[in-house]
Amino acid sequence: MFQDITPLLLDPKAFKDTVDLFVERYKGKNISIVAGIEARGFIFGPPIALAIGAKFVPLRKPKKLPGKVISQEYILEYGRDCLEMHVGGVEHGERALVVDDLIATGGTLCAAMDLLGRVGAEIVECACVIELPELKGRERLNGKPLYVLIECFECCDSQKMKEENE
Ligand SMILES: O=P(O)(O)OC[C@H]1O[C@H](OP(=O)(O)OP(=O)(O)O)[C@H](O)[C@@H]1O
Ligand SMILES: Nc1ncnc2[nH]cnc12
Repeated sequence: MFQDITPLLLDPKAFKDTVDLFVERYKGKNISIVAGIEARGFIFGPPIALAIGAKFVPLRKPKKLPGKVISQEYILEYGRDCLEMHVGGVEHGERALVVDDLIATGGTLCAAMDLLGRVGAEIVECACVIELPELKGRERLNGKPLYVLIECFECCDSQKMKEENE
């Protein structure tokens, strides 16, 4: 039930087509920042950033980025996690796209948008390859637009997977 994007990466045409769909949507939209979420947002974010001529800003799990960072905690399906972003890479008023592989509950994308908002970036959209609509993550995005390529129904979230394996 885990929605694994690694088979997509083994098919160069499918991988390129995936990136190109995002590039077509975002080129010419005056986006200067693509923020990618560790870890799987680091796979799709950089090629999109390069193709649309934007900077790539990594949003990382705690204690991975050297230098001054701001942090944002968030709630996962169970437990908490945290994302960090370098201070200084984003200027007030810059237009940002947030990229990840998948939205489940939406907590991760919310934290990413909070970080960018705290330094004055304008969030244009969030972009993911896969959405798990049953987990209603889209509803947590405070009205910010979300663009996805695939809606995947009847998948388990990790809490359900854990329960089923017990
Ligand atoms: O919408 P949410 O409920 O917040 O879940 C979505 C997040 O979960 C996965 O990452 P994970 O936290 O498993 O980290 P990883 O990419 O480092 O494995 C996925 O890549 C998203 O970043
Ligand atoms: N079902 C799922 N598959 C892959 N990544 C996830 N992150 C949260 N739920 C997930």
